[in-house]
Amino acid sequence: MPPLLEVSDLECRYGNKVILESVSFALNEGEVACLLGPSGCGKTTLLHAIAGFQPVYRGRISLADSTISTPAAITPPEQRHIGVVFQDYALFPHLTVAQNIAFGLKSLPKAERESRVRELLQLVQLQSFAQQYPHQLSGGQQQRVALARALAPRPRLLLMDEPFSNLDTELRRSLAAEVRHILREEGTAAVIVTHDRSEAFVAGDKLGVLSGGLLQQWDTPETTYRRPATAAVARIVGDGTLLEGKLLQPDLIETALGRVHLPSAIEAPAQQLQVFVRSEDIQPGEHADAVTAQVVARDFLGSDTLYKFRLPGGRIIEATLGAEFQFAPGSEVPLRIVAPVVFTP
Ligand SMILES: Nc1ncnc2c1ncn2[C@@H]1O[C@H](COP(=O)(O)OP(=O)(O)OP(=O)(O)O)[C@@H](O)[C@H]1O
Repeated sequence: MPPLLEVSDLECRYGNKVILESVSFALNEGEVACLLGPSGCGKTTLLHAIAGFQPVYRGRISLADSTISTPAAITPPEQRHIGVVFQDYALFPHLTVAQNIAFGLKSLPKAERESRVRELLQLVQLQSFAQQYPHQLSGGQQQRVALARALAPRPRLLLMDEPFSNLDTELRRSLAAEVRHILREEGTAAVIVTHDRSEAFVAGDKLGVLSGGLLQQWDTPETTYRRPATAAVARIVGDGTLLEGKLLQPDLIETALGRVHLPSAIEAPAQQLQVFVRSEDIQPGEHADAVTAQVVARDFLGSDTLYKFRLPGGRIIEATLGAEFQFAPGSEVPLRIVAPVVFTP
């Protein structure tokens, strides 16, 4: 089956400023993708290009086999059958929850319209709020109404721009999981912009990582976390430290945090490499590959403790250790890397 959404070699500019370059990816029917990246990297610009609000300078966007954007021709947003949910919900304050959801269903006969509204109220679990007004709802409830309103006309694709950013951390994560469930139930494909990696991990079948105007990786969240394509991706999807590495043998690297044995030899080996070490992939304990580091600070986080260690060369690194490890500031601890991510130049 051809992909639902296909973005090919897309370039977007504001004036002469290139915002996105060579962006290509495909989204299948029913898939949810999250776009993750630092502030200003072009996430909203990409979403607006898909929605039809943003012209494209080069490349092509296709939806269900029709080309909807090229530099020469652009299908207007209202003809794309794409739903959009904004950060600020943008509900109509003078309409009830049920009327908000029914807003895009004016062309349907009354009975069908009412049945679709009931179905959506149930899907977002707001049946008892049908006659309330938006100001009588919490932020999370308002966002669920906005989602129901956007899904009501059965769009081919739903775009959500930072949909959870006005909510507190706890609610954000649970709503991200709920939105994924709702989209699955409806079978609606979606692209969700976020700058919160845990939201992206929870909500997305696919994760697109943008940085420096480029789509650095388009993959499942798990693969992106385990095998980041670039050092920029590694930093965006997880906390850690980038260390210089020297290749001693095709499968052995020396770093300031000890030696690292690789599961397989590096092809076309270069002498100098970069090794990204996540804070949870540092293991204390005597070992031939370990170096002795000094505890400079510790912060109790609940189930884990975040330690700052000074390595023999003076570099400070962070390690997240479980409750079985208790080290006092000033003490010396042998440390080694257990799951490195290696980047060749
Ligand atoms: N109308 C505009 N005119 C000129 N430059 C713009 C315009 N809108 C956005 N930009 C620039 O384009 C770049 C990308 O902006 P965009 O809003 O797409 O980023 P973002 O990744 O969504 O950021 P954030 O996470 O902060 O919302 C930024 O450098 C921004 O300053």
